Amino acid sequence: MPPKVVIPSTGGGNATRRVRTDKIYSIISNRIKGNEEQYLVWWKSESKTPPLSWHSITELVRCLEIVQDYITVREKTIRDAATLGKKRKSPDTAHDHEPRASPFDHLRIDNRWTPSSSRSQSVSSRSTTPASGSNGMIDVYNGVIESDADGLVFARSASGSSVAMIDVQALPTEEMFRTARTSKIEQANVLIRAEYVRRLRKVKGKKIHLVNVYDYTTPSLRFQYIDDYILRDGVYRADPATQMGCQKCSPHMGRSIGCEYTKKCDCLEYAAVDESRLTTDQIEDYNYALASGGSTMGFPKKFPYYCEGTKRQRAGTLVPFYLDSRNPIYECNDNCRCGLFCRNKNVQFGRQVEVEIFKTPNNRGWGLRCKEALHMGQFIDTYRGEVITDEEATRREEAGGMMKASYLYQLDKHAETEGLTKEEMYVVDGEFMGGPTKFMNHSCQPNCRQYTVSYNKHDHKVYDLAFFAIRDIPADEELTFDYLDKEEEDAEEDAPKGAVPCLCGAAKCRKWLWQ
Ligand SMILES: C[S@@+](CC[C@H](N)C(=O)[O-])C[C@H]1O[C@@H](n2cnc3c(N)ncnc32)[C@H](O)[C@@H]1O
Repeated sequence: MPPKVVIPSTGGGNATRRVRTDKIYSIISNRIKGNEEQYLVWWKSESKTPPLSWHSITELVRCLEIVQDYITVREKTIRDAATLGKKRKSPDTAHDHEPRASPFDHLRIDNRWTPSSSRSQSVSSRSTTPASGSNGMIDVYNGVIESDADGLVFARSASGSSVAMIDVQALPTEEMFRTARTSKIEQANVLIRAEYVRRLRKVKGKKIHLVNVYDYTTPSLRFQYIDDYILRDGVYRADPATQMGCQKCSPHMGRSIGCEYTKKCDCLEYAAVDESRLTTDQIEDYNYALASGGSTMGFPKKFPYYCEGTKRQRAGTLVPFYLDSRNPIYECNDNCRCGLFCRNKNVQFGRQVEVEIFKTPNNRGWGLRCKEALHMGQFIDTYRGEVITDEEATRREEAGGMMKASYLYQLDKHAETEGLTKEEMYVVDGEFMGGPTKFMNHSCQPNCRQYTVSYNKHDHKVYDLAFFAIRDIPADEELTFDYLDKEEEDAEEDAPKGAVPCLCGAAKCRKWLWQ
């Protein structure tokens, strides 16, 4: 006799029972019972014959990540089965993500949905060696999954040779597959969407909306919204003592308030010099400073943002010099003397516009847009994520392939000036933790660009990546940026190795996401 299967109970009546995420190994099937969507839970267990039980979707509201994982694989399997045999790949595959290693791996399911062709050996005579239980018996179910009086489902022990034996490793059965494929998953999709929206409401700053008029999918619940970087092992910011802030400035100096009087502002020491404002006397000193690598403190600097006195809608937007150049933006910080209302503080206050995550119509997954019109130079949001070492980034990239590349941003702005090696530079990984800018897609003719923003001129390794509009953008136009951010290049006719076809639709599309 195989070992008796024990169904864990969370106690209480069915109505109040909630399955706990940390107890589940995976979900392996679904069905409709009465009017109820039910999912077959594979419990975590040391045993080779882990307990299984059917649960209504309402009992699974605390494990919707796992339900979503299951649904994602189920949908992909159904799609793949439908396209099986077709020579051409479905355009959908451009955005299909294989499960990748994530910080949530301890929660990740070993989803057992595979195309049905590989399922034909679901009876116990599978060619692989059957697993043995602790008592040396072969671990099999007899193929009978039954409900008890509480609606919990269990596998009945083998009873007689006439009952087909099922290898537990081969569950779900063919019959379960057939049922699962045709059973509705609407209630689960509604709850998953509601949970995602609930989490969006908790994100700091202006509202983030979610819109999908194409299908029932929701972005992954495994993504965690954060409003600052999370520094992982081996990553350090510069000593806070180096973040002195400007000491000679005051809230009421210069033309307006704060640091527009750029000659004095320490924070702007490394900002680009405004050569048009140099006096004849200064030009020689400036050239000398340039040649010797000396400080340019005391020379007039390019101030990053439009200040008062400009058109109202322009105030606070990035000036053309910074928009067009790759110069870093140095903002003032909390230690500065210029005060809270300094015009050189902008990105640090976070997103000031409502954004909308929406499902794109042409197989680019989710995208981001803004509910209101944006002005050229307007700040949108920063890119957040885990900051990891180069070594860790390589490890994650190797595990994740080319798709992973689109979530990794190397903090290499100061590499050349500071002589940083590749190994010394940090990388931001926004795949599993970050903000809504994670959803910004690539375009070869984008309307946004990513800029370096620093609050500590002495920290060359950790700084913000901030998105600004590079032209006026009407409300509801998708926000995009160039993942390569290179000067214009010719489109390559042949696919480079590992290239992903670009679907941006721009007239000057380079055809591939990575080259
Ligand atoms: C940083 S993510 C952007 C958000 C993504 N659309 C999503 O749903 O999570 C980058 C991924 O989006 C897709 N993508 C972005 N821009 C694309 C484009 N122009 N053409 C095709 N796929 C694109 C690719 O799958 C890429 O790996």
